[in-house]
Amino acid sequence: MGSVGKDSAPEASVTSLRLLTLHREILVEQVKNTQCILDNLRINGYICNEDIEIIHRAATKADQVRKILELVQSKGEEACAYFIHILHEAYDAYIDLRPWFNTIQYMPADFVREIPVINTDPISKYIEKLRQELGRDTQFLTSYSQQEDTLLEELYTDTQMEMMNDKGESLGYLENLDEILGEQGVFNQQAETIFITGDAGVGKSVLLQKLQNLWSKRELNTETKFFFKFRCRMFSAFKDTDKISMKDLIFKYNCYPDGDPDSEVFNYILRFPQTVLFTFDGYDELQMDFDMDSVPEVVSPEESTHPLLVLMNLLCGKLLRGSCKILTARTGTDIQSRIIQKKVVLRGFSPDHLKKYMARHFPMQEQRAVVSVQLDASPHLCGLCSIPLFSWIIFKTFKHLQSVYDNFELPDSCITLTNVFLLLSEVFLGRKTKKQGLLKRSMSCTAGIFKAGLKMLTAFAKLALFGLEKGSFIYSLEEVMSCGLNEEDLQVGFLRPVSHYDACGGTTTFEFLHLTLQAFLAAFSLVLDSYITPEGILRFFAKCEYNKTSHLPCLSCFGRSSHPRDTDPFQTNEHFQFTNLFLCAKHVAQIIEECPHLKTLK
Ligand SMILES: Nc1ncnc2c1ncn2[C@@H]1O[C@H](COP(=O)(O)OP(=O)(O)OP(=O)(O)O)[C@@H](O)[C@H]1O
Repeated sequence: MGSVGKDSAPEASVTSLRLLTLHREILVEQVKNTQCILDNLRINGYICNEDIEIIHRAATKADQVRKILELVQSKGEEACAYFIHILHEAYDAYIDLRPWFNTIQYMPADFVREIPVINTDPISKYIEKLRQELGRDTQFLTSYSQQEDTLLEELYTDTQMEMMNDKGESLGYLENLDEILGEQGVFNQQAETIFITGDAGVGKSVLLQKLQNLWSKRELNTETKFFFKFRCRMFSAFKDTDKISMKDLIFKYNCYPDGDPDSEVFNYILRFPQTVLFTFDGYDELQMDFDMDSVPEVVSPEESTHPLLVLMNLLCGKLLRGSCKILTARTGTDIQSRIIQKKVVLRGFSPDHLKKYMARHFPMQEQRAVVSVQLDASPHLCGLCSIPLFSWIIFKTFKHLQSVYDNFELPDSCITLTNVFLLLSEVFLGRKTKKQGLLKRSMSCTAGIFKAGLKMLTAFAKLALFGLEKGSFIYSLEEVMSCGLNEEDLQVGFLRPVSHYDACGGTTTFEFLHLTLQAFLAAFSLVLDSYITPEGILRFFAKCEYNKTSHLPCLSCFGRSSHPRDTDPFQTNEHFQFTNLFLCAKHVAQIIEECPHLKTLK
């Protein structure tokens, strides 16, 4: 027989049957989902299909619950005990009964514990679906080439996460990822957005990916039940006339609840916003014309408005107040401080992190020692490697080039990003030319590879410049092809497919592996194309005000310090600045002579 309550509890000796009579009112009032109860009672033989039919004939939910209570009570103590157990185990479906369970100090009898409860309520099913989808989407790190996806788990390495207060003073370093969501470093209790910032390639997106992946495996220490991820730039892809409600935005760009005719999932989200976590990646990629102060208020979660307004109202806490938001952006991006609850600055790999990361790339001790010696010999290279993106490129190219040339060594002089991207291009082009057998053995040297791959490189460079000029970083297949590339070229590695949720329609679209690579190739195009005049090149410098200070991570390579600054020297068109800097690295002498305001570069 099931017993409910413990010795000291007021209900200690009360049977389950009696408990249902005593608390009938609260149960009728609080039990909203009858399907989960009926499913479990039927599966375990306490009721039959005919019983279910009768219950379904009741006009209202409350009447259905009354009928179920009568039915299980007529079946005896065991059925009543199991009924209560279902309410207890299907946690989210009967969340309103938690205080009741505390009141009765619920302790299931042993026999009841052994009967399984399948959670068929839409909320639990939706949470499970979210976890599965997020787990699947975040399993791999976008890689070097499309054939070579790497498991996130195999390559992810911690980076330095520094907390800052609102005045930009350091509050120390976070020790683990759970602490991002914790109380440490919170300087504005009214705000709800955790702001993560850092230089290009420092690992902001990968950090979010790791958080999402941990959550999908229930390994993130949080009460969060719903995790919705967005990339900010998808909000710029909507037309001015597009409208969407918060509800549709969440479900359409993550996943839909199945079998939820009464909108239980969304109602739950509205009732318990503190169980929702959003991540918005790349605020710097957002193109918008209005400022946050004048954002029209959208208070209704079902009201349709422009998607950008939904985003802004979420970030401000005007919509779904109480939910947690993590927003990432590159260093220097202007965000209103009143919406920031705490600020974490990513500082890249420490020397110890770099060692761990190296060990993941080079598991063989011998190989690792060779790379280590080369890194130790070149402080510039080491400095560059503190940015995960660049260390990834350097290690990958090193591995590849070492397999091609005997005793390949990384350049030991002051290595620049230009060197790094040239190495990467060499690897990508080498792969294609090798595949086509275009290179004779004697030609498989750097010059030979570039010569054989020039047509393809020129095409990618043209595409990069085309995108930069039109301010778009996502390409359709037609745009890719119009620059002289074919489908096979897509496999080389310069481009990667964009995830399906980027609001760009149904067909596959592409982006460059990284914005800095696109900027490099655009600079390459300007230099390669004999039809582009010096004036054409200078146009790029006019696109943005160059500020004397800069936050670029690679500036040590350009002879500048890389300490963070208060101001954003690049405003919103950082990609142009990257292109300019690549151009400067090659043409600084000529260009400075022709353009007086660039003398500040000296
Ligand atoms: N913690 C990490 N562990 C291992 N690799 C990492 C890590 N962080 C970043 N990387 C590598 O660096 C690359 C760039 O990282 P990511 O895209 O997260 O940078 P980001 O800061 O978001 O850059 P951006 O501001 O340009 O969007 C990743 O594709 C990955 O290869």
